[in-house]
Amino acid sequence: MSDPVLPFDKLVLASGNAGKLAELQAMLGSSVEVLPQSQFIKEEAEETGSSFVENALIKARHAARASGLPALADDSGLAVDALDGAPGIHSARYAFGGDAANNVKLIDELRGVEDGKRTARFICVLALLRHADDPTPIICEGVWEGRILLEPRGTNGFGYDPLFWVPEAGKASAELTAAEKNSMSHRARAMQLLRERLGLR
Ligand SMILES: O=P(O)(O)OP(=O)(O)OP(=O)(O)OC[C@H]1O[C@@H](n2cnc3c(O)ncnc32)[C@H](O)[C@@H]1O
Ligand SMILES: [Mg+2]
Repeated sequence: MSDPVLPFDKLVLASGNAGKLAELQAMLGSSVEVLPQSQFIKEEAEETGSSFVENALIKARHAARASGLPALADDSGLAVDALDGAPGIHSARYAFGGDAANNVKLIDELRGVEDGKRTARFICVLALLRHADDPTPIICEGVWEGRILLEPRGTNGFGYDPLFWVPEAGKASAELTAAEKNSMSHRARAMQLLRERLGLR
């Protein structure tokens, strides 16, 4: 089937995370020309919201304003039940030292927590603004249920992928191929909803 017509043919991906950018780009395929925000933006938006939705909107608006183009942002994170939903919207800056430090901190925080109580989920909110002042942004959310491992496994993906056990795959997220992760992740689910909203298949 040929790609249906989008209301625009170009959009800016409002993310500075290389792992996310690769996944979003792969999921969008050739349906639209995707430009990285680095082409337009010197300083990244400050994520001052108290929810994934608010932060996704802040990032998309910042990129739409800088580029004059439609913008798609992704705000995502990991919510761990035993930590009352932390690191949540603070996932990127949990240990203030990047992915490796975040994973060390998560292992430490969950030390001694038994297997059945290590449940967690990845959440992804995508926000699409047709232009910076768009009063009706399209917001789509995806959730991916799993468990936090005792030790890292696998080297694929990014962020908390080595610590996220995916029961439906019987593997850690970082042991999945890019194609496998992109078929089942929180980001994939949010993107599927976005495609439906835009009339893409
Ligand atoms: O804001 P942008 O520029 O998009 O990049 P970021 O890395 O700061 O992104 P977020 O603010 O949305 O923070 C999300 C963090 O949650 C984690 N995360 C989100 N999706 C993930 C995934 O698919 N696999 C592993 N970790 C993920 C990872 O640590 C991210 O840095
Ligand atoms: Mg961020």
